[in-house]
Amino acid sequence: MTYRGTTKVNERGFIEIGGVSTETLKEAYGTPLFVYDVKDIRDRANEFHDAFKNQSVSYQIAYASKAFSCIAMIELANELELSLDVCSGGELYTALEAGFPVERIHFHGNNKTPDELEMAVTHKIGCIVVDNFTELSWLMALTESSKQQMDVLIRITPGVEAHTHEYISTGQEDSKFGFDLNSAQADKAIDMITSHEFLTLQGVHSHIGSQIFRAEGFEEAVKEIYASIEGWVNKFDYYPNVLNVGGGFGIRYTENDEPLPLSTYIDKMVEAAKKESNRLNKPLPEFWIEPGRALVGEAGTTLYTLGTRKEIPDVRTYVSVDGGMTDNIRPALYQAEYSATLANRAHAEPEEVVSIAGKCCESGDMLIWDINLPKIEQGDILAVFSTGAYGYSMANNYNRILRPAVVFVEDGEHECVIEREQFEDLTRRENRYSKIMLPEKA
Ligand SMILES: Cc1ncc(COP(=O)(O)O)c(C=O)c1O
Ligand SMILES: N[C@@H](CCCC[NH3+])C(=O)O
Repeated sequence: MTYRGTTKVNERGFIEIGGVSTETLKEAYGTPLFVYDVKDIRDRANEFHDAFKNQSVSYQIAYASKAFSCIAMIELANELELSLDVCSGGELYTALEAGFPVERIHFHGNNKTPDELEMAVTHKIGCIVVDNFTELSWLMALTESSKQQMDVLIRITPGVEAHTHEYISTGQEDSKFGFDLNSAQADKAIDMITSHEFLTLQGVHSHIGSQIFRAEGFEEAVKEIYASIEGWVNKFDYYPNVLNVGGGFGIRYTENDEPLPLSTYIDKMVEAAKKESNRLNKPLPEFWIEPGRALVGEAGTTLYTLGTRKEIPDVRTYVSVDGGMTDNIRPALYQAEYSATLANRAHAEPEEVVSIAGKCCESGDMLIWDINLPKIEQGDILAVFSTGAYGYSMANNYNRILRPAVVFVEDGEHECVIEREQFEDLTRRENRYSKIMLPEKA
């Protein structure tokens, strides 16, 4: 197996990440445990920066914090000179708590509530990516009553089908996100915003989907957006300052995934945009992207302890871990596939094919089907790779299972950035119901 980033096998046969052995991590924090290789996140951010610098364009890389948000991660994003995409009051709150510079925060979402919009306006964040007419009318009223200026982008659906799971594909016409191009909704929105006293239309946004391995979809989206821009130039004399093409850059979950170098996506998109701008005899707008998975996905590894075993002769052997769809719902939701290794005997030869089950009361709670592993013993540590995006952030308490701890590792050191949930956390916000009348004890 080829390991990612700083992950390697140490002299005792244990997987180590960031110079810290998984043996140490299990002892210090228990399992399940999310481990982030911080250097890998730094390297990925720098790869994006370098790609843009090579193209000599003005740009912003907004980390899509939905992929994994917590104070430490947001602080790291700030240190790495990223901007930040938030898409709920909770993500915005976390960014504010982390002290992220408000002017680099961009607010997304197909149903931002009036309260969330007010929060964004009050904190004077960088921009709001307006998604629909309802939101636009709320935002207009809000900025009028507070007499506050707000920069906006409009999100459009370019009608491009990304080749990915349909649940994570968003650029197609039939989508809940953004203004439709074909029915001239985007034109109407532009007209409304550009003629509004307190809103400034900085540009246009599109996001075609997630876990995309081909640059063509992005190039196609750029062309579609420019076809619309041409119309806006002619109709309203409007040309955007900002072109935001969203995120969605694919990563390696298993050996079957072959992601493109990040620079390939950037080069292709920027070149397509340069060509289109030249065609219209206009300057290239500032180029924005919003990667989530590509920044943090492969940096994350989940450590589990292997527990029970069920052998069904001539059918399958199930081995269960102490987590499952509560810390990684992606296999159940998108049939996502992962690779894994026995972290405490990483050099041992594969000997048996087993399927890794979670501990929830759901047959669909499977993490990996039919994986070849060394002979498993109870108590072995299983390391599941590339769990850094949409793992912890989609974690839940089904079956009242506790959310794992999250640890950052770097240069041989480890720090807990999210504590493991405790049983008390489960009932902390609960009240007894006052109308309960317990039967008298005999
Ligand atoms: C608007 C928007 N931007 C950025 C992202 C980040 O996507 P990814 O994590 O695939 O880069 C998403 C999620 O798909 C999104 O909906
Ligand atoms: N949560 C999804 C991606 C959706 C991204 C947000 N639009 C995943 O795990 O792949």
